[in-house]
Amino acid sequence: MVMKRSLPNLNWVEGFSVRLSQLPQLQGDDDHDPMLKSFRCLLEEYGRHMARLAHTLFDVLITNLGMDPALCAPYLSESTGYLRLYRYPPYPDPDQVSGLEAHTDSSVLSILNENVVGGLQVFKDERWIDIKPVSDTLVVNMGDMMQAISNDEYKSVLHRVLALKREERFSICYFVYPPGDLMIQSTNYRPFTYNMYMDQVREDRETIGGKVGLPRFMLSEPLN
Ligand SMILES: O=C(O)CCC(=O)C(=O)O
Ligand SMILES: [Fe+2]
Repeated sequence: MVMKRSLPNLNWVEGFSVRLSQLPQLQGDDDHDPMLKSFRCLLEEYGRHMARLAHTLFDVLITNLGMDPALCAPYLSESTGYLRLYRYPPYPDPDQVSGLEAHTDSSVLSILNENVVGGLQVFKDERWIDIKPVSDTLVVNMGDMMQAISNDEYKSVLHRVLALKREERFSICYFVYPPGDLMIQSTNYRPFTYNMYMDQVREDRETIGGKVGLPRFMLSEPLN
């Protein structure tokens, strides 16, 4: 008999996050290192494209619901944008670990760019579905804030990344949020700010070991 030991809650991933608004402040610090400087410039340029794309997508998504994009514009604060650069090394026994465990993003929108090895899944109709990677294609996820702003018309998708046995996976993810202190008005949730939301997420992680997310703010009787 072969005994297997599983490694619960182990995300087999490494990388870093960078707040885009902080990058220009690093100008000068990297003068001595041309590679670092060109990397910073590349991140800044990439961030600008992502911010433009997020803005356009947000307007289209809001207009599609018959809501006024001008009224909703403050919900998307491009100054909150950040990039997460991840490397998922291969793992010899991929059933024993996650690349990234199941979660919803707390963002308004998340825009993912991945190499073509697979591993990303979304939960739909009670099962996990592989998102087949297509080269030179971005994947856009709606986040929790989009779900609240859209009164649940758009769903914040539960997703995860599987560990892979042989391939190395890379992703560059852009996330954008509302300003921290802006009240989010929704027919289905009590008014809350993004800061209040994240305080609750942190508290839930500490006390019950995981994120509850939007259900914490749900109204028992939706407003109309
Ligand atoms: O690496 C990916 O493609 C997804 C990453 C992700 O879901 C996240 O960072 O929230
Ligand atoms: Fe995510």
